[in-house]
Amino acid sequence: MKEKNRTLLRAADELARTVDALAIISFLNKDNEIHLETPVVWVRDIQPEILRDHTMVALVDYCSNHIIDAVVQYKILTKMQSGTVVAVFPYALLIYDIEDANDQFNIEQYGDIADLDALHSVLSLALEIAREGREGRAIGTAFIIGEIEELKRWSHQGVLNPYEGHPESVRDVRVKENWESVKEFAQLDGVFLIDKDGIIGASGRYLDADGRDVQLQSGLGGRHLATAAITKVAPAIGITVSESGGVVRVFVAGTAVAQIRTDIRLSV
Ligand SMILES: Nc1ncnc2c1ncn2[C@@H]1O[C@H](COP(=O)(O)OP(=O)(O)OP(=O)(O)O)[C@@H](O)[C@H]1O
Repeated sequence: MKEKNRTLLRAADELARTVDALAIISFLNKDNEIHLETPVVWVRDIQPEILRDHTMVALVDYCSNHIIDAVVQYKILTKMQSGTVVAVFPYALLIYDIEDANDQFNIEQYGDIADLDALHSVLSLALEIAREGREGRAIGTAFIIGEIEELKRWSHQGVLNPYEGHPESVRDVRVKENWESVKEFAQLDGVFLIDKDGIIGASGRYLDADGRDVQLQSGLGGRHLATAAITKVAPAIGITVSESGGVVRVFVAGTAVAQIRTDIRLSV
């Protein structure tokens, strides 16, 4: 198995160099000893071996779905917007243009609502929270990004705001050192309000926007409804982490514009 995988990875490396790919996205077991010229992103936590007895059609279907899910995360984590990657599966090599994942989700579209760096940071942080949880248990939360005073009009403080009175430097979500405290406060009831530049205004905030005419996929509850609702009444982006299921969703203008699986994990 190891030798077969290495043959595939070497072939992927050659192909990647031919098409000038940004990276190889590998769905094979991580191999720390192989040295390739192209950077490799290892995707963990899926089980492609379950495909062994499937038909060619099922295999292609599986590979294309997984590459889209992986590329959506790859773009969030690397901030790459265009270029080619080569995906390696146990039975297939695939050349994929990362712009093709834009149909799924394209963060660049929302640069008028918030700073793109801030959006990238909040999404990366949301993915981490969804994957890691806290002290062994899953946590759910939401981040609402927009004009703070406007967002405050549609929400109220549920618990004391832990960010009150702190300097911007410790409230900046673009600074990774600040993520630890966000993860801590994500365990509180309520959501985070973040300004357009990525400065956290409040957490523990309860959303009051009326969700009655918001259409949501069935199974989603109060947190998702309230997040969708505030993005309908205010120019804002809502990013939810679901406690039940670990999915990260992005809401704009009252609808879910992206649904990101977090059982696929990338080590970039
Ligand atoms: N309007 C709201 N504003 C802020 N937080 C809310 C609001 N409604 C619910 N929540 C929070 O979401 C938590 C989960 O509620 P619920 O299960 O109804 O939501 P959900 O959308 O199904 O989310 P999850 O998938 O994370 O369970 C509640 O315990 C509460 O902390």
